[in-house]
Amino acid sequence: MSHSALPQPATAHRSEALTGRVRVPGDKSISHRSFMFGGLASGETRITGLLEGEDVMRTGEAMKAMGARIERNGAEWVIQGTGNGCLLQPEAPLDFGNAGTGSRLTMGLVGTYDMETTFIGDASLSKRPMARVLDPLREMGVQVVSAAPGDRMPLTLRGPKHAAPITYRVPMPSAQVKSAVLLAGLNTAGITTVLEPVMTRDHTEKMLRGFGAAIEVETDAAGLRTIRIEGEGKLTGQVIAVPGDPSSAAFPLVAALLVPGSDITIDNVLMNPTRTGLILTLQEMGADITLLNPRNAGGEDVVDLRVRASDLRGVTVPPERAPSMIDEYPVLAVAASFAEGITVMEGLDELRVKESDRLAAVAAGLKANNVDCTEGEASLSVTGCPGGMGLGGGTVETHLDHRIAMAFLVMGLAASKPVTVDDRAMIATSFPEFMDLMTGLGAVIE
Ligand SMILES: O=C(O)C1=C[C@@H](OP(=O)(O)O)[C@@H](O)[C@H](O)C1
Ligand SMILES: C=C(OP(=O)(O)O)C(=O)O
Repeated sequence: MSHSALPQPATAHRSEALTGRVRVPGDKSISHRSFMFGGLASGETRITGLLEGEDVMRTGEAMKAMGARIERNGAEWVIQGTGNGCLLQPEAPLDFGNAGTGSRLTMGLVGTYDMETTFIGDASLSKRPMARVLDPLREMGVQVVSAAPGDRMPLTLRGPKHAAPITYRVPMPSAQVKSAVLLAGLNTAGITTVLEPVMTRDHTEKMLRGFGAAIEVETDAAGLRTIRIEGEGKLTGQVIAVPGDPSSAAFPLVAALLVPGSDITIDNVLMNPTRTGLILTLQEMGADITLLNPRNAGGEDVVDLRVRASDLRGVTVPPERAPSMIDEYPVLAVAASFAEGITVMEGLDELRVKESDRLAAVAAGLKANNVDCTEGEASLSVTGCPGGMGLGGGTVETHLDHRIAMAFLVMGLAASKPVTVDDRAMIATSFPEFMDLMTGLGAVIE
């Protein structure tokens, strides 16, 4: 799991038509939560389709360090949970590697336990803001024993004897913050309430209900969501089939749109409405994407996506759509680089605090590959070059960010000159099969 000090560059070359039928790995958000809630529940949880990426494996290790038993048995992951309220104090720091979701949700999960827990991570994670989770936890009585300047990791939490339930209005659109407060509420007597003015992915709410938590959601006329969770309830182990990750599907999908003559199908992709902003945007740009076999699997909408190469045109992506495609902007910016006209993306504040400053990293990568773009405080506009003539030829700095690496490798498949990324190693955090899957479709990446 450790990354060698030596970077591993990769170069993508203009490719012939991509064809084939593929499955992408399981959804990262659901996979993290499956390990966490399974590890916390009473009894057995069985998971198929889990994303076996490094981020999720770190969450599994953390749950094991706090008493859960987690084993892979063929295609299934089998968990014997500790029972809500019964997590054990870990003997060593919990190392979350590159994972924002794993670390922030776990801070909520353990924060209200009467124990001490230390969180560490890689250079990228150690730069990311944790105050957004620590602030509500402090209100609940959690003590931040130590933290790096600016409330960053490494940090140590000490839980109170009796945590206080709070009502917390989430100040930025973040499913991680919402989830951390709800999970802290699981081990807090009384009702913890989260007010969410802008809806973000709802996997925590849906899955906690599935595990038997007493959780209620109301949405008012203005769209404000009120989520109430009653603490100290019983969670019971579940059987979970994790659908394919739309945020991973985004890469072969955009590649197939851009490489002339392509026609691919991506099977079993999650279509939760809080995750479909990229598909909507690409369809507005003229993308030929067909949603086949719509079905419901374990409470989630799932489809097979047929994608054919398309001539795209620039659009303006409204800021309110950002939460439903927050991880997809790097690859959307690549699609926009090949569209007729200008694509404007707004409301991108949160991109600045991901694995890298994604707004800056994308703009720098586009410029290095001759794409005309303008980076604003929280916006990006890209002037496309249909056919990709003159695009490429640059090396992109990935800043320990898997999505920057994958997005620019996609660019290289359609640009007239190759595109190099300085390090492919982080791709394994969310999509270990990426290289094999892409080359299997006909992509030339070395
Ligand atoms: O809750 C989650 O599973 C996630 C929430 C999002 O982060 P924010 O909550 O920081 O927006 C997203 O970027 C991340 O990949 C996964
Ligand atoms: C932002 C992401 O993940 P995390 O916050 O979990 O590191 C991502 O996967 O794009």
